[in-house]
Amino acid sequence: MENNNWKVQPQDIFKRSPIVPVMVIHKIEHAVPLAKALVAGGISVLEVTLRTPCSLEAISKIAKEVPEAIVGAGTILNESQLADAQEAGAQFAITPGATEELLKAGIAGQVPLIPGVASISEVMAGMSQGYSHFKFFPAEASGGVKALKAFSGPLANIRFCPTGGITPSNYRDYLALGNVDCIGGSWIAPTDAMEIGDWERITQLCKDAVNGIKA
Ligand SMILES: O=C(O)C(=O)C[C@H](O)[C@H](O)COP(=O)(O)O
Repeated sequence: MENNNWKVQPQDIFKRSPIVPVMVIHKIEHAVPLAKALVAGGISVLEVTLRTPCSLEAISKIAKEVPEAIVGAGTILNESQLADAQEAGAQFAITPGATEELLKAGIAGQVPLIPGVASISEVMAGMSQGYSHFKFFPAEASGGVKALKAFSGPLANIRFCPTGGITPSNYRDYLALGNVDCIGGSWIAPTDAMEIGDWERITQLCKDAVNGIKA
């Protein structure tokens, strides 16, 4: 089902990059080099968490200066953060969990909202508002691959982006599932590499992860 308010559809985002880096940007000067390093490594859907004071500015800068990427806002907890993210230029919004208020605001918003869910009931609450694409969070702690396999029976047309506890050693297991298009993870944008400006290491982490899917 398409949402006509949304400038892009969540399926376009889910299908565009199998790996979505979860970015925690502490210094605004890191935003653009980090985004460029990720894009150079073959990853073009980026989630900037709203966990740091410069996160909205980071989204604006990436949206303007790295047009090859689609940049979204993560850690959206309420309607006002959703509005701020849209204003900053976020092209999608992604949340760790969902409230009815947020689900309603997301449907009426201009960019796709990917609600966080950890149970079938939460998926059903989202479905009742028109959602079909969800973040499964925290993936490993909420049953991981086994839970998603179980979800695929009753929730036949629902797509997931598992995030939380995804690592280079388990991401392929998630991507092999029929109801998963992409996974999210922070390992691909490590803070220590950002701090010393080691953008090459970040590009290499992306390349390794992308090549690992094909292998
Ligand atoms: O901030 C948010 O919106 C979140 O939902 C949390 C992040 O997606 C996870 O913390 C990433 O998990 P790791 O890859 O295990 O570090």
